[in-house]
Amino acid sequence: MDKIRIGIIGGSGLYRMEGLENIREVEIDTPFGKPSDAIATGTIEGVPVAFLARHGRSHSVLPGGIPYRANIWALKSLGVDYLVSVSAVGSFREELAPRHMVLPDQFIDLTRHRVGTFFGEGAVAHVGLSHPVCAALSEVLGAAFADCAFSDTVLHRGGTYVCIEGPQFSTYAESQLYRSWGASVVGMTNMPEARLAREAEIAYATLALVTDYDCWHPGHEAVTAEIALGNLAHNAANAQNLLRAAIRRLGAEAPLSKAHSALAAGLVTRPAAMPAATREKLMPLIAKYC
Ligand SMILES: CSC[C@H]1O[C@H](OP(=O)(O)O)[C@H](O)[C@@H]1O
Ligand SMILES: Nc1ncnc2[nH]cnc12
Repeated sequence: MDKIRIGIIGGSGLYRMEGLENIREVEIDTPFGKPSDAIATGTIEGVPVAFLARHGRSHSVLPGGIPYRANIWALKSLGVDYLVSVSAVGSFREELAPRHMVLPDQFIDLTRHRVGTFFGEGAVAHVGLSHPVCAALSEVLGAAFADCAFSDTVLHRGGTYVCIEGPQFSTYAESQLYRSWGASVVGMTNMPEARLAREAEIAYATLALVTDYDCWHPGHEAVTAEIALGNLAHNAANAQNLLRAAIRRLGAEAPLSKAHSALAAGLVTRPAAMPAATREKLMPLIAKYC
């Protein structure tokens, strides 16, 4: 199969990639289990793309139950080295209003029950995560937003995404706490996704779609799934247009990313010193260091 360099993970409300042509659905079994769903591969204006619905196409997988390692491993095995995550988020700031878009550049990981690494079992790596979002990829998303000239949404660049375990939304006290930290938005899925993408040397950026003001805002009722998905439905067409513009740009520009060499300074155990079974499991990630 041809190398597919661009991957899209669609979150809540974004279960397929519009405009995808020459579609082939691929079921990939990974050493870390099955991905959330079949991956739809195809082309957008001739550019190869892989699309995966994070919660499954029928939205049947909880944030804490997402097979994050299988998802990233499967995308990596197809050749993906740019990954755009589309995610519904609650907002902690008045100016980040429902139906706006945000390009977060930082994460605070408050998840508790998720495996956050591919390594272990005789293989050690410590990749840098100081800048978990690829600035070059995020820049492409920003430029794609400008290409689209939307009249009904606004893009905010930068901000910190707090990742909670869920599946419940936050308490009022938690929401106030995260606001006091200066965080911008909240969601339940971008960690450990971003960590694993970095270990897999995949450039990662999030297109966050604001759906609500969580539960801190005196003028808005506390978030419910119904409110979040209702607002997302209004922004889904814009998100699809933006993604197509970004894919067009990525196909032409393929920007350099530090993420693409994250293991060069991060891989501690030489592949030759790893147990054979571990080396085999990690092969799509470490092949170039073998
Ligand atoms: C349906 S609202 C809560 C749900 O939406 C977000 O998912 P995703 O990041 O995949 O768009 C949030 O993290 C929760 O999983
Ligand atoms: N307020 C919120 N908290 C967590 N995840 C969300 N996804 C959408 N809105 C959210």
